[in-house]
Amino acid sequence: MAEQILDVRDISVARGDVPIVYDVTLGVQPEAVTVLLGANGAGKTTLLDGIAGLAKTTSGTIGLAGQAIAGLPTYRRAHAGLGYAEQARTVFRSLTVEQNLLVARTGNGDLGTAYRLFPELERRRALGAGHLSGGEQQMLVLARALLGEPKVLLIDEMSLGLAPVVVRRLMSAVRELTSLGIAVLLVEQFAHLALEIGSRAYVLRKGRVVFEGPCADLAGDDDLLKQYYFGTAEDPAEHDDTAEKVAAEGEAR
Ligand SMILES: Nc1ncnc2c1ncn2[C@@H]1O[C@H](COP(=O)(O)OP(=O)(O)OP(=O)(O)O)[C@@H](O)[C@H]1O
Repeated sequence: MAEQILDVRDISVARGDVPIVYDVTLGVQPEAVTVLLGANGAGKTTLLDGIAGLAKTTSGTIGLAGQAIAGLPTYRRAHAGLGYAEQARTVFRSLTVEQNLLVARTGNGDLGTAYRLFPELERRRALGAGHLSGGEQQMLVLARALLGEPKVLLIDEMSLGLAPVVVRRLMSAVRELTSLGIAVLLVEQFAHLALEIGSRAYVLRKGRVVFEGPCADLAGDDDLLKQYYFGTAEDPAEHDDTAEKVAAEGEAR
């Protein structure tokens, strides 16, 4: 496998004293999108929180561009180059779009780059961010993350509540992030769209990696995906709407 810019080895993550993620090994390659999939409750957010230092890792190592970061507080992981667009992350609604970007800028972060990626935001630069649509707010979240100049960006379910056409737009922006030199670890319920832009995929079930391989191996195969999400025989007690979402998304394509 190619060199990895984010090298997660055997990490276990707990919420309080409750173990949620077990012995996960995962690699993110430079300038590529790595996709992390799994049913609701599989532990995806917990894993990202563990990598970012927002949840307690009880074992394992995390390397970011060769630097060991597992023992560092969250802000130092950010300084080392780890960006995190958290699930349901919001913008400063009372500030304008441009003020939101200025507040997020570190070092040499260039607003021009953010506006080239999202011309929608440039057109609304003087507008209060609270007046943006849901999709535009998510663009602003990504643009703010970009201005933190991350080497690796963790993105957690940016499509929550958005229409598929908007999600497609966001996905193409995520792909462009990689051409700016940013590696992405993408958690996404719209699995097909994520697999279209990703190179490598991982599927998490009950806190463990049950699939690792090229996105192409999962793309277009709903049955295989469901099998990895739920196991060969789905346990009705664990049922959630993810399978329907995968199927509905397939039909909508
Ligand atoms: N703060 C917490 N304290 C205790 N348990 C938690 C906490 N947060 C999440 N959990 C539990 O951890 C498990 C994994 O949740 P997590 O949010 O990481 O999953 P996920 O794969 O991101 O799911 P979703 O797609 O619903 O966000 C779930 O069973 C959840 O109930």
